[in-house]
Amino acid sequence: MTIIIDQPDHFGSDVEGKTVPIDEKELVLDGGFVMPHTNSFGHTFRDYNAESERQEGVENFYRKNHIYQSVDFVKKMREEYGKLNRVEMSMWECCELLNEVVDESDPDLDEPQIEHLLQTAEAIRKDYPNEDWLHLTGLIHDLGKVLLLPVFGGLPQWAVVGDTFPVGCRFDESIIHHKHFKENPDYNNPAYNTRYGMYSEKCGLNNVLMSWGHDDYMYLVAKENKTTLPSAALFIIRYHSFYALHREGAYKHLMNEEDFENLEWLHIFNKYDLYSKSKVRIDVEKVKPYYLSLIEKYFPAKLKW
Ligand SMILES: O[C@H]1[C@H](O)[C@@H](O)[C@H](O)[C@@H](O)[C@H]1O
Ligand SMILES: [Fe+2]
Ligand SMILES: [Fe+2]
Repeated sequence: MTIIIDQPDHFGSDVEGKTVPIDEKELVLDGGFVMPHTNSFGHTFRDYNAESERQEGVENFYRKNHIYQSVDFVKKMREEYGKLNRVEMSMWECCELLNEVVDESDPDLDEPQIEHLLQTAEAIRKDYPNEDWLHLTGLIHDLGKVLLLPVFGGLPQWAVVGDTFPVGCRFDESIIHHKHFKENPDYNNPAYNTRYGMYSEKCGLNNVLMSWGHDDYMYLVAKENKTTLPSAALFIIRYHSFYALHREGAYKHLMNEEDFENLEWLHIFNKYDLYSKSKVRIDVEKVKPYYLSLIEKYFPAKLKW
């Protein structure tokens, strides 16, 4: 059953709960979502070189991420976490768990993660009121960050968050802080450091090993728990951090036809994932019934994690 509640409007509330109009001079997308020019720190989005309180931490994060994400590491993690034998809980319980999580890779956001999930989902709902599957995709796309919590093995940040990229073939120059790959064991391995590496032309992203993190984990959770979400939703969840592909256009030689179709939805999704990050708070209790109804439509009541 889908409960219909008021559509979100052009007003938000600030951190103290006051209602504030969203600046109409900002860029307005399709159905009214306002795309701001700068993040809450006053910089353009995804500026990894801007001097800010987050810059140094973010670069340290990527140094480790690029050194340790290798073919062997990814295979080990996929096998281990593919068992889904750690926790049983509902999708909403997981959203609440995410409140404990801080993401050290993100130059644009220092709000609790649940705010980001709801901001993304609500911004999509405003412009695509009929695509309920896309609203739910917004809500759950980052839930894999629970891997940082002790019950999930308390993985380090470099193994959970940040942009993702294929392992087993050359690391593309467009990946942020690319220079740190030089210390990755795969960097000098001739089996893994060519354009195709261990892959072949148009083999399909499904056959490509991605660096391990919240995207691939959440994809496994959704798929193994037999979600009825469409394949575009699974694609978005799995590749939303793959900026080298969806922003820079790298690695297209590995994509098949279905990947190209799904990529169009990922481009749409990305605008909301990135530009909805702000200090404008969503009233969780007000929107919760709507999202619970979507969860009920697309997922079993309890999932294996
Ligand atoms: O810092 C961010 C954040 O961790 C996001 O959740 C992820 O999807 C992005 O790609 C990453 O760069
Ligand atoms: Fe993410
Ligand atoms: Fe996100």
